[in-house]
Amino acid sequence: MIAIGSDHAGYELKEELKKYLQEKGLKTKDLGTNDLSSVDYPDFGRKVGEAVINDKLDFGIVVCGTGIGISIAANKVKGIRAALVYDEETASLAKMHNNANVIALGGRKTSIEEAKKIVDAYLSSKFEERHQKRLDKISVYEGEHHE
Ligand SMILES: O=C[C@H](O)[C@H](O)[C@H](O)COP(=O)(O)O
Repeated sequence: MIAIGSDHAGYELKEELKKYLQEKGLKTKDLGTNDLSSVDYPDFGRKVGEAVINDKLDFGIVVCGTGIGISIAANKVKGIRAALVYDEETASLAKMHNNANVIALGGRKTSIEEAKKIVDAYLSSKFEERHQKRLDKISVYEGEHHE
């Protein structure tokens, strides 16, 4: 199950990605927003982050105008490693090196077609265990240990 959420600026891309994931047979949990009216990205970054941790979901996708604000917000949830990804390579590396459990996209910066490729790159990449000790340092710093 993939948690997905956005503010108004990411709403259209969020909807498109949700459809795309469902077409691939993947289950999504949509945490809003549900239309184009102006909302605050921290509320949705937090909701997605908390769903990933508390409901033990596979990962999350967050979208705001740039992807910056909502990634900052998601990263405040303990155990979240949210990565702002802007091409296929950064999406792959976010998984391979950082085991990112949330990826953030910019609805005003990344096209729908590019965003689909970015999500595919993340989905098809595998975490490389040699990086675990670095993630452990982040967990220790955060005050608790996550796998
Ligand atoms: O990092 C923040 C996001 O890009 C927001 O989506 C953006 O700041 C929203 O801007 P506005 O309220 O002007 O639509």
